[in-house]
Amino acid sequence: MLELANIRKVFNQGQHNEYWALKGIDLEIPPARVSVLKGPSGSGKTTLLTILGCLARPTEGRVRLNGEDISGLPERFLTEIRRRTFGFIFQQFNLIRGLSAVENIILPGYPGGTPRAQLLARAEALLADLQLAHRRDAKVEWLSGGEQQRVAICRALINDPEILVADEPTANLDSTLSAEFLAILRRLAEAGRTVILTSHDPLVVESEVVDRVYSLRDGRLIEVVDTRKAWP
Ligand SMILES: Nc1ncnc2c1ncn2[C@@H]1O[C@H](COP(=O)(O)OP(=O)(O)OP(=O)(O)O)[C@@H](O)[C@H]1O
Repeated sequence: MLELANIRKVFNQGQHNEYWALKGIDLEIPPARVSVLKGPSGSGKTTLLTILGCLARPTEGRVRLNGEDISGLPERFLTEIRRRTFGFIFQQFNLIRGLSAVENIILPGYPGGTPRAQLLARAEALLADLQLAHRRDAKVEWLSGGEQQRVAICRALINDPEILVADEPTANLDSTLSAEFLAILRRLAEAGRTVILTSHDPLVVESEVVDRVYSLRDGRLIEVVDTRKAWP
């Protein structure tokens, strides 16, 4: 469970262009669910996602992960928590050209010191799970958009994260690929992973795979709606 209490974030503090991107956010992200942050451009979705994913620190407020207050931890502890707990999927996928699918997938596993053979076995299981086993050795620039996204999902899962974070993940996908991506997220949530996305894509926000939608406007949370019909 991720909890935020009174989160505020300022950019360029004390300068003429000081800007409060988040103005006091309280929220709880439910475990093993798909949550979406939505809102107009500039409302603070990405800023909030970077704080939820421990990629950035709030200016004020508390972040609690499974009951532990992690807001004040030194950077090296935060880096370790990020590596162990979170998987990230970026809008442009951020795959490394010139490397194969499997090499891209195992990259985030190296800092943890897991032996390469073990990482390869894990990557192969993930590739098989996402019907990509046959593309294992293909250089990522040879892959289609949908295949690249599935490689990005495998890479995000290589450290077996509890929480999967994705910023505008369907921005570069057509409707069919977006629907496939959402179905994968549903499966991951049902297997116990917490999924957090930002999106203004109605296909995502209104999708039946989404459990909860947080609406942001001008750096504030204006509405939280549990959208899925059957919350067990
Ligand atoms: N590093 C930064 N320095 C200064 N201002 C920033 C910085 N990052 C974000 N902002 C500002 O904070 C506000 C919120 O940005 P954010 O990227 O979180 O919005 P968003 O809702 O994700 O928008 P979009 O949908 O366009 O991606 C914007 O006005 C943006 O210009």
